[in-house]
Amino acid sequence: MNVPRHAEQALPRWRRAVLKVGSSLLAANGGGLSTRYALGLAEFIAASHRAGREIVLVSSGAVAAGRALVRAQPEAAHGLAARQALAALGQTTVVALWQRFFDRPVAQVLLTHDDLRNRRRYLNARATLRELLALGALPVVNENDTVAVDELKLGDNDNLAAIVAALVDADLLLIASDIDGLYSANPRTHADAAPIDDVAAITPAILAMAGGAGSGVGTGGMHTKLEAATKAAAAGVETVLFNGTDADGLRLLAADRLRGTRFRAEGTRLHARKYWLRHAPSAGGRIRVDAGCARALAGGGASLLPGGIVGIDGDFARGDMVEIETLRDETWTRVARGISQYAASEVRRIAGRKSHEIEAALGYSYGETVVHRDDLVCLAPQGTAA
Ligand SMILES: Nc1ncnc2c1ncn2[C@@H]1O[C@H](COP(=O)(O)OP(=O)(O)O)[C@@H](O)[C@H]1O
Ligand SMILES: N[C@@H](CCC(=O)OP(=O)(O)O)C(=O)O
Repeated sequence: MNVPRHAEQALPRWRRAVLKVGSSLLAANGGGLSTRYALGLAEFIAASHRAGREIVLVSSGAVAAGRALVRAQPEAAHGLAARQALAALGQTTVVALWQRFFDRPVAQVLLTHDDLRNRRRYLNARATLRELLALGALPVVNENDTVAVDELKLGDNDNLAAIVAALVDADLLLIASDIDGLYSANPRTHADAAPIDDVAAITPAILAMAGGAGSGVGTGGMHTKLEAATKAAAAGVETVLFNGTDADGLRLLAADRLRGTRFRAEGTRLHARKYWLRHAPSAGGRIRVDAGCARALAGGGASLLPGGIVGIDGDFARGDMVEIETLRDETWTRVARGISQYAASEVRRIAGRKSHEIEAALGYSYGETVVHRDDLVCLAPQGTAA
């Protein structure tokens, strides 16, 4: 492959990133997992940690590792159940591979699409990942291939990484592959392919550039990377695509320089989240708050605590969108909306209490806030979005 290289450019500023590492890097020789490229990536992660940054690693490689473990039984490698068994066999190798590079603990997080569509499990996954980062651990995420059938599947780890980036509110999605970045066509089959350094928007013309996987072990090729970048952009997260086999490129990356492709976001993360919060369908439940609480919410930056709640109306589950109302001129008036950490029956039991009393009242706690400020949007007095 003899095509021009991407130009060097500044990496967008970031503090928390999701780094996706594909099978093409971890099982580059087509066999089991190797440290050959993982080492350079681990050095980049360690340098990021030293700089006070946080990384969630989305690592593929379970199927390739499992296949190497049962090499003597090639017939075991075909069909969906066989693939799932290979992933289960190989997943311990994936986590062990990463753990050997770090003093800090490595945590295994396996997710399916279903987990992220279900509001309760979405909140649980988010809380767990945030907690792992707060503990200084390195979360290593992969698709839960054991239970992933078509309707549950995210399909590939590029898309999973984009969803995780939105889930953990990352500043940046870093996709490491076995190629420098996006080209105008697959450079393995088109000698005249030109490097694309900066993508302002993923248009049909950009999508048409993508071909399939280059290696026998990679699954998505460029197509799923563009899908992932599209998802991340809609959530206000920029994506960069770079070559994980290029040791110099990885050192550059640690110095905030990129030789690869940068995909711009559609707006800021805050804007994307607030837009979603304003427009996401509500379950029809209402939480009623006193005037002091309503003022605190309107001031911005406050979470809804149980102490300010005076009542609820309707039913909702943990993770549902709820309307937040206060009494104005003897009418319950909507002042905000957001995602409730507690179900209606639970809010009823903790309303008016102090946050530290939640555990005693319920016997468990999902945290001190009923609606966290990150999940809350205030509305203008007349009910139009502020
Ligand atoms: N337009 C393109 N630009 C760059 N790479 C492309 C393009 N179209 C297809 N590819 C292929 O995508 C491959 C990377 O995807 P894949 O093999 O699935 O890797 P991973 O395991 O990292 O997800 C590259 O090796 C390349 O052959
Ligand atoms: N969950 C699978 C990975 C699927 C996948 O997306 O692979 P890749 O395209 O190499 O990132 C595994 O660990 O083998």
